[in-house]
Amino acid sequence: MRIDVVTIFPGYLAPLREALLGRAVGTGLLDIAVHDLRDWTHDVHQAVDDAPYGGGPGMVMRPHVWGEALDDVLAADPRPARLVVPTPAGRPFTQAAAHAYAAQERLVFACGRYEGIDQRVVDHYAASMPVDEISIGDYVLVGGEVAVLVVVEAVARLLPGVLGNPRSAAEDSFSDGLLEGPAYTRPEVWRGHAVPEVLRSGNHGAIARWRRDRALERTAERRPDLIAALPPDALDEADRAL
Ligand SMILES: COC(=O)c1cc2cc(CO)sc2[nH]1
Repeated sequence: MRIDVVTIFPGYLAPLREALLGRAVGTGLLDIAVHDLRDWTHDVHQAVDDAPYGGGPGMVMRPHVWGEALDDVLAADPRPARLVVPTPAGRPFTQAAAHAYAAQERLVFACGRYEGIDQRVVDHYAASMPVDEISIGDYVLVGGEVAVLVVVEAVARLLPGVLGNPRSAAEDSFSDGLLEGPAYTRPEVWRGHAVPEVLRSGNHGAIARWRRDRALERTAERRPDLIAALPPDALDEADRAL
């Protein structure tokens, strides 16, 4: 997979070169290119924003700079691409979306700043390619860069070979619609807190049941919306008895 990121703060994307993602880039599983939007400005001030039509606070990112940048970035690789634009007004980014993105050959991220990017940029490219305006949560960041870090990590970890242990991607939170339950490791007792007995019993059936019960309890307590969204056949008799 190839990922391009266009931003006025390329340094914000440096974490993509670290650790797990850094190794994926190094082994060729993932190809990441970060581009400075200001490279496509032609004025001495390298202006990328201007006052909003209709008035209002803040500034809006100018369409012509984005158009030149995205035209060049898209032309640099023949693979079909999906344009992803993080914005507080976007559709929620979910684990399902991460799986859908992981199946793409190429993702191009446009990082907005200020009050966002002139809407005509999204409208223009949407006529010739898939364009997603996405949000990573119900809060507002200062720009799209942090959202890109979140999305790239969520997607890259699903790519075969990126994670050391492929099972963990299949068994992580949300894969069965529930939150992960608590996890423990050595020592057996830490500051007077003992690891739940069942986990040391070697009884795999009881362990699986205990883990399912903890996941259901935690999900019901923290994310009742996920319980409500479960398909009718998702809960068995033992689940319902909880
Ligand atoms: C959860 O927040 C986001 O995903 C988010 C993306 C962007 C882009 C901004 C500048 O246009 S502010 C902002 N917030």
